[in-house]
Amino acid sequence: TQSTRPQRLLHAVQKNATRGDPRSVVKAIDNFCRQKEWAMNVGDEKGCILDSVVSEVNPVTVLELGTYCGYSTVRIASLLPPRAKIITLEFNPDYAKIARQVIAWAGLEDKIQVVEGPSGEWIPKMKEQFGVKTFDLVFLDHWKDRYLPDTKLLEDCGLLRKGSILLADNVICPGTPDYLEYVRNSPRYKSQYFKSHLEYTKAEDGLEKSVFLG
Ligand SMILES: O=C(NCCCCc1cc2cnccc2s1)c1cc(-c2ccc(F)cc2)cc(O)c1O
Ligand SMILES: [Mg+2]
Repeated sequence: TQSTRPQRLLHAVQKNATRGDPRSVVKAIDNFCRQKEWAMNVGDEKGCILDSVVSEVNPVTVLELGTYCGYSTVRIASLLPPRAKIITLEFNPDYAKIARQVIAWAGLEDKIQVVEGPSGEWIPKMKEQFGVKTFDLVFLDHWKDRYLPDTKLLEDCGLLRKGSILLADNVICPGTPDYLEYVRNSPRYKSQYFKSHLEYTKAEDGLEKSVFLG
């Protein structure tokens, strides 16, 4: 039977990256997506912006919405301090299976918990299921029409604290207009746009970084 794109991406990692070396896993995926097949990873250009925000925040508890093949999960986890953890939600079980193998190849499974299911159901259960108090950093990269409702859900569930950072991918392409309007106009957020390009293309895209003011 035909392989899927995530399976081919995983094979490229296993062929070209060194076990236990997260940077070589990131490089192997970027090369695969540039030379062979486009895939919806945050990519190398936006990935550098992601790295700089993670390094600046130095988060202990991270939530990622949208794992896909684990590219940004590996990028983030490779920059976390020793006891820090990242919970990453993925809706598609086939993607989750691939992501776990990419994460294992990078040797980062101890820092990462891949959780399968819809964000709307899991966010209200974060405290009881995972003992989370609040998130220091949330990376939004899932259904673009869920960014706003899930941000409000995170607020209502008390999962954000004064200074929590929301970093959102794809605010231009595919675009998240209602989310942008909210974080840019709400008195509860201080927002900043990082202009970049859609992964592996020349199309405009960018990341929106928003600080929750409490
Ligand atoms: O759709 C995108 N990402 C979301 C898919 C994950 C679905 C999930 C829902 C869900 C619900 N609950 C929990 C976990 C999850 S994961 C996406 C799409 C493009 C793109 C595609 C074509 C194109 F021409 C131009 C851009 C680029 C990107 O960087 C993306 O991230
Ligand atoms: Mg994205």
